[in-house]
Amino acid sequence: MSAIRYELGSDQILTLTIDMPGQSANTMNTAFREALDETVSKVQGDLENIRGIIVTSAKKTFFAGGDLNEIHKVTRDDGQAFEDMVNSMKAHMRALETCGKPVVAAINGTALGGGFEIALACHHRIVLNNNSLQLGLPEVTLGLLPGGGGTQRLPRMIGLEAAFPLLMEGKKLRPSAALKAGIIDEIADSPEDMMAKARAFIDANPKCQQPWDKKGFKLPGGAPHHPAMAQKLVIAPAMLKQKTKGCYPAPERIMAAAVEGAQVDFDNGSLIETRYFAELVIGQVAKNMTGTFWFQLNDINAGGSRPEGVEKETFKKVGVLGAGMMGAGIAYSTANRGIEVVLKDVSLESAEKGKSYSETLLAKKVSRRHMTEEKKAEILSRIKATDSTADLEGCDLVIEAVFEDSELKAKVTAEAEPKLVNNGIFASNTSTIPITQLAEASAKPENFIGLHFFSPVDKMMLVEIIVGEKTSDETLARAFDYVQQIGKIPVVVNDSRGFFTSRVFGTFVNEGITMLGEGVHPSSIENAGLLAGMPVGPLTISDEVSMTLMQHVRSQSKKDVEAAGGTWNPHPAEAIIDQMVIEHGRKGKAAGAGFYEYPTKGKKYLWPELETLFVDNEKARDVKLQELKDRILFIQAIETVRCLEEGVLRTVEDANIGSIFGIGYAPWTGGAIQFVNQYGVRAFTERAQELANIYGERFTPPALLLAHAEQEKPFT
Ligand SMILES: C/C=C/C(=O)SCCNC(=O)CCNC(=O)[C@H](O)C(C)(C)COP(=O)(O)OP(=O)(O)OC[C@H]1O[C@@H](n2cnc3c(N)ncnc32)[C@H](O)[C@@H]1OP(=O)(O)O
Repeated sequence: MSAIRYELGSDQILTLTIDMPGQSANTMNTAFREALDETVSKVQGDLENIRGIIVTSAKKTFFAGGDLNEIHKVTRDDGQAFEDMVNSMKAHMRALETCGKPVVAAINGTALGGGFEIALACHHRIVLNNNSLQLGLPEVTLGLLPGGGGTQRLPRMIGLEAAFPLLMEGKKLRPSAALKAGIIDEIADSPEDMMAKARAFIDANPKCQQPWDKKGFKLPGGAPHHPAMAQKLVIAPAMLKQKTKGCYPAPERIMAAAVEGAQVDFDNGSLIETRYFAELVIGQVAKNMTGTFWFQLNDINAGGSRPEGVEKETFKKVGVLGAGMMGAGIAYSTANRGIEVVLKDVSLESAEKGKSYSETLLAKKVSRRHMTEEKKAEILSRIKATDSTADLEGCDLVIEAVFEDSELKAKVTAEAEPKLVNNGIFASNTSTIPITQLAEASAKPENFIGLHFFSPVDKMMLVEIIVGEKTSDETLARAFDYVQQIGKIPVVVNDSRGFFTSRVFGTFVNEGITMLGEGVHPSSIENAGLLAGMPVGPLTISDEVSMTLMQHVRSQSKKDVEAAGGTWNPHPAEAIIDQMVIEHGRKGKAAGAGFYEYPTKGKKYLWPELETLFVDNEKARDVKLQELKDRILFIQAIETVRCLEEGVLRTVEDANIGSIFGIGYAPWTGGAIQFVNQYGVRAFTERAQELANIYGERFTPPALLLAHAEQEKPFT
C-alpha cells in the first residue's frame, strides 16, 4: 500500500492523501520518499487530465516532519548520500510546485517541520479551525534547520525579517496566529468546508505559479543587498551570537541559508539549504539535542520510570500546605489542570495572598487574550484558601511546601495525614532534606514521597519525584500520574541529601564562588557560565537563591553528616560565602546586596568591592576562559555520574532531562551525562583527572566513570 493515496475525481481534481501505513503520524522517511517519487511520475503522466491538486492527510496529524529516527542515525560517513537524498526529495516537491496547476494544502491537523514545508511548497494553505493544531518549523529546537525548503520559501513569502523568528526560534503557531503571520491563507470551519475552499481556489486559479517563480519577483521587505535590509543584516549575526553564545550552530546556519539563498534563484537557494542541513544533521549538537529532547523526553513521558501494574490515577482534590512562593505556584499549576485545591497557611490572610498569585497570573493571560474571564473565574473557584486543617478532608494528595525545617515539616505531616482519603499520598516539596528522614513523621511512610518543584512553578516544567526507603511502588506510580496530570515532566530519583538536582546545582554555584576566591575576575566567571551554555552565571544565581539559604542548607547537612558519625568536608566556596554574609552583610538579591548591587532604578551590576576583596590581577590576566567553562560543565557532570553510581539516579534519561529542565545544564550538550558521552568517556575522564590535579579532589573521576572509560563505553 502506497503512503500517498492518489484519487483523481471526475471533476479533474486530484486528491493526494498522505496515509503512511503502520505509522500513527506521517513522517519523511524512505516509504514517504518512494511514494512521493511514484506520485510525481503519475501526476506528470496525468497532467493533461488534472485541473488542480489537493494535498491532505488521513491521520490526526497532517504531517510530523522529517523522520527523526532516520535523521538521528545519519553519520558523518553518510553525509553526501544524505544530502543527495534530501535534494532528490526536494526536487519532487519542486516538480509539483512548478507543474503549472494549482496545488492546495488542506491541513487537517498539526503540520510541523518538513510537514509544514510540504504545505509551503503548495500554492495555497487552508487550515482546519482547531486550536489544538500547531503549525511551524521547530527544527531549530532539535539543533536542526528546516531542510525541506523552509529557509527558502518562508522568507520569499513573508520577508527575511518576519521569517527569522519563525525559523530561528521554532515557534509553533495556532491557526489564527499563523493566519495573522501570513504563513497560511485561510481557516476552514469543518473538513467539508476545507475541501470546498480548496476546490474554490482551484476553480479560481486554473494556472498557478509561486510568486518567486514569476518574472520580476522581489523579496518582500527587501533583498539582502537592499540598503535598509543590509544595514539590519550587518548586526544580525552579532545579535544572534549574543543569544546563542556560540553554543548553537543551528540558528547561525539558518540565518546563513536564508540570507545566502535569498541572493540566488530558488533552486540554488534550495541546494545551499541542503548543504547546511546535512552539516547540522551529522554534527554533534543536533545529535545531543535530538537524542535528549525527542527520544529521551518521549521515553520519560511514555512512563519509562513509572512502576508497571498500577492503575492510572486521576487526582480530584489536592491540598497544599504553605502559601509562599512555592505553595502558591503548586496551587496554581494544579488548579489550572482542573484539580480542586485547598491552599492552607497559618493565617487566612497568608493563604489568600497565596491564592492572589494565581489571580495575577490568570489576569495576565486574560489581558493578553489567551484566556477568557469565565475561564479565569472557573480556575480561581477551584482554589480554596484556608487556615483550617479540617478543609483538607478528602484530599487524594497533600503537598507540603512549608519552610525548610524538619521539625515544622513533621508537625504539618502529622496534622494533615489523617485528613487524606484512604490510601492518600503525602508529599514533601523539600529541596534538600532526605525523604526517608521526613517520612519518620508519617503514619504511612509507604504513602510518603518527595515532589520537588522548581521556581517559578508555573514556568518550570520539571518535578523531581523522590522515592524514600519505604515509599511503595504504588505511591510512586500515582505521584507520577499527578505530575503528568498537571502537564509537567516527572524525573524519578532515589533518596539522598539534595537528591539529584540540588546536589548538582550546588556544585555549579560553589565552583563559581570558588573561582572568585582564587582571584578570578567576577565578570570572567559570569561570562564563562554563559559561554558554557548555562542560562545565568553562577554569581547571579547565588544571589537569586541567597547566600543565607546556602549557609542554612550547609549547616543542616553538616549536622546530619556529623550525627551519622561522618566528617564534614568543607568546600572552598564556604569561606567566601561566610565572608560575604558575615563580614559584609551581603546575603543576596532579596536582601538588596550580594555579589551584585541592585539599584532601585536601572540594572544590577557587580559589586565593585569584589575587585578589591578577591581579584588577583595576575590570576585575572592569565585566566583561560576554556578552563573556566570546563570547570563549570565538568563539576556538574561528575556529580551527576556520582548520583548514578550511588543509585540516586535510576536512568540516564532522568539524568539528562533532570539536569536541563531542573538546573538549566547547558541544553546544547543534551544533558549532564550526554556531555560526558559526546566528549568521549575516556577523554572526559582524563580531563577530569587533570582538573582534579589542579583544583582538588572534587574533580576526581568516580569509579563508575573509570569503569566506563576503561572500556570506552558511553552511558546508556
Ligand atoms: C527537513 C525536515 C526536518 C524535520 O522536519 S525535523 C522534525 C520536525 N518535527 C517535529 O519536531 C515534530 C515532532 N513531533 C511532534 O511534536 C508530535 O509527534 C506531534 C505534535 C506531531 C504529534 O503529537 P501527538 O499527536 O501527541 O503524537 P505523538 O505520540 O507525539 O506521535 C505519534 C507517533 O509518531 C511518532 N513521531 C511523531 N513525529 C515524528 C518525527 N518527526 N519523526 C519520527 N517519529 C515521529 C511518535 O514517536 C509517535 O510514535 P509511536 O506511535 O511509536 O509512539
